[in-house]
Amino acid sequence: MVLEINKLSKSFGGIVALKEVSLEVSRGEVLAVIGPNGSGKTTLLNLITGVYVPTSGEITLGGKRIDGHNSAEICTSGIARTFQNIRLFKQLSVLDNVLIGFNHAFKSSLANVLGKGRRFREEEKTFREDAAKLLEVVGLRGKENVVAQSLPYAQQRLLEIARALATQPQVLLLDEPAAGMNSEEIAHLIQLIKTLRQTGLTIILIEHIMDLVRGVTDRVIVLSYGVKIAAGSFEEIERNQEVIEAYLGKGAAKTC
Ligand SMILES: Nc1ncnc2c1ncn2[C@@H]1O[C@H](COP(=O)(O)OP(=O)(O)OP(=O)(O)O)[C@@H](O)[C@H]1O
Repeated sequence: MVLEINKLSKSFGGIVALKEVSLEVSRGEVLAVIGPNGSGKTTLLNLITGVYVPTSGEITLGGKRIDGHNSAEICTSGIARTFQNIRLFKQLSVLDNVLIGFNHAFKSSLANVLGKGRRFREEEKTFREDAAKLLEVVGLRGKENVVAQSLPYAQQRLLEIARALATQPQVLLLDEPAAGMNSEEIAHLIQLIKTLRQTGLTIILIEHIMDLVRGVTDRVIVLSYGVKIAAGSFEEIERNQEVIEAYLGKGAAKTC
């Protein structure tokens, strides 16, 4: 297993946002985490990426405990994410946004960077080439010099993915990547996720748009009020009565 989560809980004062959630994902697997609003999906991502410290439970990446580590350490250990609310350097170019993702990989000394020494220039050239390749992978080739904020919304989401990939993660966490996308853009995203999975990347996806979940996931887990209420294939989840009730409410579920 690449990532294992064991009985993870998080409380905020009296609110239990996540209660003893366990899951595991293997190399090249795409796992979707779904659930109604407020069910704990973002809290789970924030725990995995070190934004929050768990109240209890364990997170291991490649067999090593990472719970309690800070976000920078977790990123360096191989977990990258995109955000529900896009977080780009909006005034910078598309290419520069991806180059920032390579930040941790620069080996030049500070003096070399400031003086733009030979080592720095060589490294920068390699990273520029790698960044251009990543832009090609996500479908943003030719947009290198465009200012990030002038990209259409869906392309800004793709740029976030390219930036996350620049950190060379083993696990990529996507927080509602299809939000605001039309059906053509979702089809492109499905293709991209399939391509990334073939490279061995492990992906955890939080998503409300079921076309995307159906299109790319191997397994789905469902959260409701912070508790994992179901796990299985999309087809199994779709038929699960408890899941239908969690989404629609008990009365509505009976009429389905
Ligand atoms: N920082 C926080 N402080 C207090 N309560 C929080 C905090 N973060 C989340 N919560 C609470 O924890 C619960 C789970 O929230 P969370 O944002 O994880 O749900 P979600 O499934 O991601 O929802 P959505 O689909 O609307 O994004 C909610 O009751 C929320 O109000």
